[in-house]
Amino acid sequence: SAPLDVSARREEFPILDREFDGTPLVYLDNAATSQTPKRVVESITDYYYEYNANVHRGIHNLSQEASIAYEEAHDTVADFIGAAGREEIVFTKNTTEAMNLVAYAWGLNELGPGDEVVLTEMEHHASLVTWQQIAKKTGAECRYIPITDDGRLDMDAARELITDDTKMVSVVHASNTLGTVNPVATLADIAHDHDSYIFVDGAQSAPHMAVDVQDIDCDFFAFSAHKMCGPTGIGALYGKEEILDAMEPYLYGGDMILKVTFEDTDFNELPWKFEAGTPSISEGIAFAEAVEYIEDVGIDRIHDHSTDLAAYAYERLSEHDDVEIYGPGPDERSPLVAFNIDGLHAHDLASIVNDYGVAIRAGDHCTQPLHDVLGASASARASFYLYNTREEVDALVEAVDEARQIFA
Ligand SMILES: Cc1ncc(COP(=O)(O)O)c(CN[C@@H](CS)C(=O)O)c1O
Repeated sequence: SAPLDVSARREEFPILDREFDGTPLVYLDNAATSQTPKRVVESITDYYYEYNANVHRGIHNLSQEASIAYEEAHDTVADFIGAAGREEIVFTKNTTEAMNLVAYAWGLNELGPGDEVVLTEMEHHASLVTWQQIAKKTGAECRYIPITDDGRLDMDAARELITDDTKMVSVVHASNTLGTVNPVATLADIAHDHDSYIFVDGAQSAPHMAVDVQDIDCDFFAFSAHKMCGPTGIGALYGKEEILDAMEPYLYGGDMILKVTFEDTDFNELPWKFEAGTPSISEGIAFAEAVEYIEDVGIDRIHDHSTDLAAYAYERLSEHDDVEIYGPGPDERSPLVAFNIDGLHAHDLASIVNDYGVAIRAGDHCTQPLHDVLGASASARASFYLYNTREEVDALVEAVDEARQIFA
């Protein structure tokens, strides 16, 4: 298929024309949040200009239009990741909330002393802190699959750590620090061999690669709209229907009910059982618009384009031997490069490259335990998406060279 037409795509993102005192923006912080194309922003304004109303079984026309759009947005998101249908897609605020929903609605009720939750050393705080705290509350234990020297999961250790005491395996699909893409289907097989559930954190995979939750056979999957051209404040929890059906609700209130008496309540059908109160209606509709945009551009085209940029950045940054890049080689990573430069703190590096218009992230990227394993208090990270170019990678490398001169 034809390669991605970057210049045409860039036209769809007005923010990419930003300049700071005449210096063009070079936005390379897409793993933190992506930019938003006009059609996604317009889907929000259209909603508020044309059919803003509260949802779920309204009588009047506006409410019916808003309800249909919001409910069908679940269908669009379900199709995007290969879920059976809307009953397997709960809209949440973000990936973090999706993880908390399962940890509270399932973990708090099902975990107890002697049970184990298996995580990995490369987990984001969204899963690591959540399961760590739920384990403390329930008396369960967390175990961590170690990483190898080149930032992959030690699968031999994984097979040792996942046992019949394991009740949940929670694993990041694509690491937001290492770029490692984990063998989640294999981990799902191992988890299921021990009657454990598996939760795949898809925050950095869904925006960048084709995902089919039925192929992976994960029990839960979560991702956020704002990392894939959608708005903030909306994400999705995928769960197998039979598992969500058996789970307690997470939040109580309106919309998540069918019948309420003073004595008790019958809860609504899926997924509404897990969506209490007035939802983020425009965000949900815009989430679906973002999915359709990604599908129009082509997820495989996006993958090839972004991973090529990451490989190019890896090669160019490696031209100097004072650079340490974390994670696997250039051709085996999701589209980001986290690195450090000898004698130059990541925060200093990021603030200097910012003077050249280059926006990267510096810090722990919400993976502090992983940075402890890496022996780094922080790292700089450049992350790429469909609208970035090789010239922007060159701008990054040149700005890094400037920083090197200043601190050399
Ligand atoms: C692997 C992974 N898992 C969960 C999250 C949380 O996504 P939320 O939409 O914030 O809930 C993120 C978001 N990581 C951002 C903010 S720390 C980054 O700069 O890397 C992630 O990368």
